[in-house]
Amino acid sequence: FFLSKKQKRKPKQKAKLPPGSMGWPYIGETLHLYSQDPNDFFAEKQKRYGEIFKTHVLGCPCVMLASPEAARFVLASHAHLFKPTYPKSKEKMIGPSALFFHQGDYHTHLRKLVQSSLSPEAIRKLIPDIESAAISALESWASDQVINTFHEMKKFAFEVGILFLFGHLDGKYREELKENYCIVDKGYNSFPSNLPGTAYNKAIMARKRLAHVISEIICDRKEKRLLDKDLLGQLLNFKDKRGQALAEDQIADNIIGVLFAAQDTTASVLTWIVKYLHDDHKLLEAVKVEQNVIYESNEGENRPLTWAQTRNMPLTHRVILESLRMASIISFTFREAVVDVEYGGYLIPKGWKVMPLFRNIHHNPEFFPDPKHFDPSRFEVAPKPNTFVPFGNGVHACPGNELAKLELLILVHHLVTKFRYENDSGKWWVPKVGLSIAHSQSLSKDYQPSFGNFQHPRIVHQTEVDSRKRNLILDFILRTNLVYEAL
Ligand code: HEM
Repeated sequence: FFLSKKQKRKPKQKAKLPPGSMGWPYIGETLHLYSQDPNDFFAEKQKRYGEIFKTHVLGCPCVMLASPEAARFVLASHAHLFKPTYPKSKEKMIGPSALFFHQGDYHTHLRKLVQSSLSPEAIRKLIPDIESAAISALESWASDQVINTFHEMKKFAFEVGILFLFGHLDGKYREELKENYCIVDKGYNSFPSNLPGTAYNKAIMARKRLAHVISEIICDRKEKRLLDKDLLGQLLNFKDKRGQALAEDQIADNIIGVLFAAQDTTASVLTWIVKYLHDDHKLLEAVKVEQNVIYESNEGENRPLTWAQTRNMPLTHRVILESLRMASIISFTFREAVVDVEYGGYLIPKGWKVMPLFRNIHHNPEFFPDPKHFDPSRFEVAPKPNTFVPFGNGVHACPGNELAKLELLILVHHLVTKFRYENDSGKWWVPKVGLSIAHSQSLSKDYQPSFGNFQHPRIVHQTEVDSRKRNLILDFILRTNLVYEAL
């Protein structure tokens, strides 16, 4: 009797760790990951170990999850067991009060504010201004010089970001924000050294100046008693249950954080769209037909695009969805287990990083047949639940997804109605990434009297070679310094 009672009390056996390799002591598999195409790294792992496997990268033990159910478990249904995790140096650069570093009440409050400034009612009012930003971006490319698509798209996405954050902003503030934000952007992924003159140090100084500019904008707004509905207005009007308003640094951190979340992502997808349209002539022609009907009904640019028109661009919309799937520019995200968690019979130990692999899900032939083929028609039927997650899932899912899609639709509308692609076999040098581009193309603007005689604007395209590198940068956006910090 005694023995059997004891047996009954025996604690449940602890689940085992997922399969996988932890690589070398300390550096783990970081070099392995960095020395090859990250897609191959993840695909190879998934093939070898299945949809849940462990590894050790960037100084941390990790569990990687490649199934839609597992990603949903971490990001949505059991999100309270996993917290967002970022390197300290990145938190310092963006601002520690930015919403995406947080969990719980503070995050919920801020997220509501961000979401309400991104509601359909709010973003539809931005259409005319987004349109002017798109037109002036395109006009600025219409000179006979080589430009870098990604850099140009970043400028456009920055302008839209400013609109959504501040509404119509005084030119002086806009320039100050642009100048300092560029320095922050440049130093963002650099070694976090505070030695004067280093890119990181310059970025930290520029970050301080950004906070100062935002503080001046706030002062100005308070003086003029403006109650705008843009994000700054929402942040200024907020009061918690105890009637407490947000502090100025909390406001600045969130403004900079949202701008950061909005710019590279949107610009990267736009760059990919330019490439995918170039690669499929028939598709490009069909998109042109769809957009030309709208362009003509608006008598060119005489009448602005309407919200209803942007809701009725089915093919262009599918091109956007397929580009988001194919490029999967946010290939994965990071969380950290706050307690020991059991999932699918495996243990995810407390403190381990957890990475839902969006790209693997988007490139799984079970959900997206022939996944390497760019085929917008696959979106004529809605994807299975949780299999299409370019904007994430659950409590931290992207609140800017509708604004992002609106920007993409508007830019593509003006791009295909006013420019044509021309093949160009030349090789171009892109200084930023220091890679020679094996394949490029130019866009040539159709004759438009109002644009003068700029006939052959060229767009140097980020193609397979450097976009691979750029994807890496995006993948490790906010994370790269984990290595430095850990070592
Ligand atoms: C095509 C463009 C975009 C893509 C692919 C994208 C993707 C994502 C993804 C995957 C997340 C979730 C990250 C995670 O769970 O760790 C996210 C979060 C976020 N995104 Fe986006 N995003 C885009 C554009 C935008 C824009 C235009 C804005 C703002 C106007 C924005 C603001 C945010 C914010 C504030 C968060 C954090 C939300 C939170 O933590 O609650 N994003 N985005």
